[in-house]
Amino acid sequence: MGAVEKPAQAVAQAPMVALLGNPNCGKTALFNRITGARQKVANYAGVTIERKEGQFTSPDGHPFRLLDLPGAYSLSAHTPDEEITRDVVAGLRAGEASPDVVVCVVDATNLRLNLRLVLEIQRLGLPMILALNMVDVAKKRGIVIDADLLARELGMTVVETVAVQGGGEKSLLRALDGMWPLHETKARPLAAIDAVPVEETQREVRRILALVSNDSRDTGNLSEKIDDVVLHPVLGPAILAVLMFLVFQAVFSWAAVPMEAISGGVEALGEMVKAGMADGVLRSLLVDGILGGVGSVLVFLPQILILFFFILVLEDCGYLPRAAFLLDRLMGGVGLSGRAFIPLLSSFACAIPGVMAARTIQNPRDRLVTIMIAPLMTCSARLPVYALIIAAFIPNREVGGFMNLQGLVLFCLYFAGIISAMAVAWFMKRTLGSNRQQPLMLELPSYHWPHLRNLAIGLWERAKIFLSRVGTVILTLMVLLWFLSSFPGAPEGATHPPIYYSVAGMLGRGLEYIFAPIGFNWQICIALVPGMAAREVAVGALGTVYALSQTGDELATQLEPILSQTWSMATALSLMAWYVFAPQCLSTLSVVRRETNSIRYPLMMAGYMFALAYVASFLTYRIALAFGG
Ligand SMILES: Nc1nc2c(ncn2[C@@H]2O[C@H](COP(=O)(O)OP(=O)(O)OP(=O)(O)O)[C@@H](O)[C@H]2O)c(=O)[nH]1
Ligand SMILES: [Mg+2]
Repeated sequence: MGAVEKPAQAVAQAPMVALLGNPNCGKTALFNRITGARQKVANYAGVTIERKEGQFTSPDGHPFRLLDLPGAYSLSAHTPDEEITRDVVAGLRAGEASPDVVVCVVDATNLRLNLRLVLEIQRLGLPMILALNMVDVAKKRGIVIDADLLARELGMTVVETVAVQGGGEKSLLRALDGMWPLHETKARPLAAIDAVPVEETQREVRRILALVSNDSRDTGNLSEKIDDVVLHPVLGPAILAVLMFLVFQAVFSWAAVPMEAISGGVEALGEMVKAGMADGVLRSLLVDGILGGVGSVLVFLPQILILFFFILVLEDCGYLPRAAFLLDRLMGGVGLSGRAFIPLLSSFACAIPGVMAARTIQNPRDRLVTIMIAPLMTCSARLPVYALIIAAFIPNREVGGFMNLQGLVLFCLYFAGIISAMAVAWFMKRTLGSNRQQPLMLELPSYHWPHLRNLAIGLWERAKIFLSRVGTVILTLMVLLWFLSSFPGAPEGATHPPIYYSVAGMLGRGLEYIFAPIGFNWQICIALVPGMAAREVAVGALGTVYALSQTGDELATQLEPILSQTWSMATALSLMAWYVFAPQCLSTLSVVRRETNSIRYPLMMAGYMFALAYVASFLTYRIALAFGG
């Protein structure tokens, strides 16, 4: 057992085994099971978009390296992620030989579609093993495959695997041991594949299938029955809307208790520090800077996990591509392909994986538009900001008997992001010149119950990302901000709290000239600046800024009441509008630069988003003021 991405020298000599196969056949699940890694597994095509390396020791004690690759339908790559796979197996990547063994993973319930790639890869002439994965599902559906006969027909070892069950990988490991010692083989050129016409390959697939499988064309199975309802033209969109709505309701109602526990803990800790330390610079740094700042971000962990719990369940049971299918018409209306759905959905976690997932889009223009609008999807770093302002300004009451008003407002904010993304896409498509609408080619995987292990891994990874951000970027920025906000101290006879005269205070007051028209005070302006590095920091920054703005001795770990007393409703709404649009995270811009290979697009992105944010906040603020906010 080993981990992902260990230093390469230690195992450089170990033979390289590459997992290859169609999308969604279980390569990553197998990779995780064998190496103990925790890469993302989900029930739709195009989850893995990069090459990932791990290592393991076989039952006989031989060391191996294992490669997980993006799924591909064929070696004649159509999308940037398929190119990665093709280049790796063909040994076309700089400084990397072709793999020593190719393990071709196929979905046993879908051999008809999967065998074509197997035949193509075989032409590369590399040592090969076929892993008939998902045999558990195949058995349940009454699909019988004669593995021995298949092995004879293909002329390679065939093993049955169940990637999601403990021990389901054993047969594969034994087969790898059986190949030891391995001799270096060079892949034949890709031209060997293109030399054979597709029709001939298809004919061969049909011939083999007829021999080895009972060809149970399982019609009328459960997935199709569910799809009759879920993809129904009227019921389908209604179900999708209700689902989304329920998720946002849950984010608020389920999170209340754990959030109180965390903020209670932070507060108690603050009291302890206050009681145990004399008043002074260090105490202020600990209480106002670290606890006030970091604590106010930490509180949002439960909400983030609840949101992800739902996204993970929907991902793992196979609902996501259905949602893409339902939204394809809508997205087609603005000139986006349904393919853009999954990158855009990933952007709800963070725009960075979203921008990268756009690699699965074949058309370069579609890909670019998707990248450009991905940051408009509400990333999870924005959730703390929204949640804080909502909790402070939106009353927690029922509307219409069943809806929670806070949940409703959150839903609207997410919706505003989506609608504006669609509008921007429409506009960009018009200016870039539109092209022929491409039909959505999306595989609809069978539904299955979410695997607990996948959910647990997903939530754990999310929590880890969040906590490590809190512990690194956020903590650092909070400490830095505390310094900038504390020095130089207040002059003689000062009428304002010391932060007003500090470096940060001066910066905030300078920025206030620009932001006053949209209702931001100097404290908010200070918080906007570190929020550029990571959005959640804005919340922590407000925590610190207001903690230091408190005259008197009260502890300011409770940010909400301070905000509701000092901001007008118009300011609160304006700040939420700002966060729907403003480009606040530099790492997203740098990934856009990398993925588009140009500085032009990140600049364009920052420009259009700032402009949108300013206009939206201005309108929100003025309208709210007019209504007496
Ligand atoms: N029942 C069952 N489910 C499986 C098995 N292997 C994988 N799955 C499920 O199939 C889905 C796809 O698995 P992944 O490992 O993400 O597939 P992948 O081949 O890496 O997909 P891409 O990265 O998109 O190419 C997930 O929901 C897994 O839980 C299996 O042997 N049996
Ligand atoms: Mg994968």
